Amino acid sequence: MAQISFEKLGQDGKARTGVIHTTRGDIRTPAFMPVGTAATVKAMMPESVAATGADILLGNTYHLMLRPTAERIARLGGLHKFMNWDKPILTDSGGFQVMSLADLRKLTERGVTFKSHIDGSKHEITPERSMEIQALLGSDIVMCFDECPALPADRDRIATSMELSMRWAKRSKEAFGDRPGHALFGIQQGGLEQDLRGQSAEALREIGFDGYAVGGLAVGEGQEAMFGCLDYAPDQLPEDKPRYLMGVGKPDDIVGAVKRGIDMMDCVLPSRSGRTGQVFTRAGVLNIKNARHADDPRPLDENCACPACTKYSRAYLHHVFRSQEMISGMLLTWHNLRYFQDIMDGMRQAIAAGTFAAWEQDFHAGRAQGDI
Ligand SMILES: CNc1nc2cc3nc(NC)[nH]c3cc2c(=O)[nH]1
Ligand SMILES: [Zn+2]
Repeated sequence: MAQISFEKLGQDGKARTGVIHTTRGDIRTPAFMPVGTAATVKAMMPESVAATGADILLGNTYHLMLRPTAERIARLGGLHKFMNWDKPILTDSGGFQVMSLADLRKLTERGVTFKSHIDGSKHEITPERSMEIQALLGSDIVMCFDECPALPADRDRIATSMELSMRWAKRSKEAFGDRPGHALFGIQQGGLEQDLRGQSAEALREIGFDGYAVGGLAVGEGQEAMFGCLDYAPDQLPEDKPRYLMGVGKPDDIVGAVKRGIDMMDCVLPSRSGRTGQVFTRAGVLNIKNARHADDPRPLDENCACPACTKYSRAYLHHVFRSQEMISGMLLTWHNLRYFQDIMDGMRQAIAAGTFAAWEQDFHAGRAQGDI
């Protein structure tokens, strides 16, 4: 039985739209996944996350294994029950965050050992342990344990890392076993090297996964290099399975990725930046901290239906941000997440109607450069 099924509803150029059917519900694609790092999308109630239009959210293995531990979440009924989110959850496999957050990391063929950034305790993640943690959490979509090399890196380093990740992908698949109703996604590596990316795609196809992620990007290469890689990498992956670009991105990154055949994305940007006062709107980006908003009675974005835009003025949002009131993070996060979901909804409709090019032109036309 297929763990998940991907139903394509339309295509316009390379851009696709469809539905991923899972046992916990449908995911409309292209999909944006809010990041729920420590079993919460920061400053949001789960009901509010659902109200923004999100069909799925992402949980972080690294954070949850350290605190409160995957075993405790399993004892309490799993991550969905624990965080009161009954729709699909995708969990990452931990490797990327170990390399960016933990101390004293040691990487070997077996896996990664490290010291917790919270209390200095020693831990190890291997492909097998990562699969065990994600099974304890009970996520619907599980990610292979991989290694994401920091860019820039020379070709040899990229090749060696990619080959290790492919061996870990095989071990992940073997450890994942056969879990009806749960999907396992492979992660393509290979940096910005088209031939290495092709080798990685072939290795993953050989092992066989329910979906395929484009990994190793959004690590400082810049949008032009990322798009250059996305001009070929998604096409190297099976076209009948979901393609997930990890860690992306700004609104224009997201649009450019969907245009090149990506179906799913995740990024902390809308939630993290909301807490710093950065607001994404149809007209571009603004920072509510700026004094020029102090007397402005207008909404953040007059075309947005979120609570921040329908019930509050920029002046109010400026005030509560400056006063460091909790409602500031709540309203700005809600708005940013809603705006990101509205972009996805707009693209899904445009791809289905065959008007993606016009939609993309309109998307870019409305955006001023710099603060608005
Ligand atoms: C869990 N494995 C895994 N996560 C990732 C998360 C990322 N997040 C970004 N930018 C924010 N790039 C990423 C790449 C990977 C990647 O190559 N592998
Ligand atoms: Zn809004």
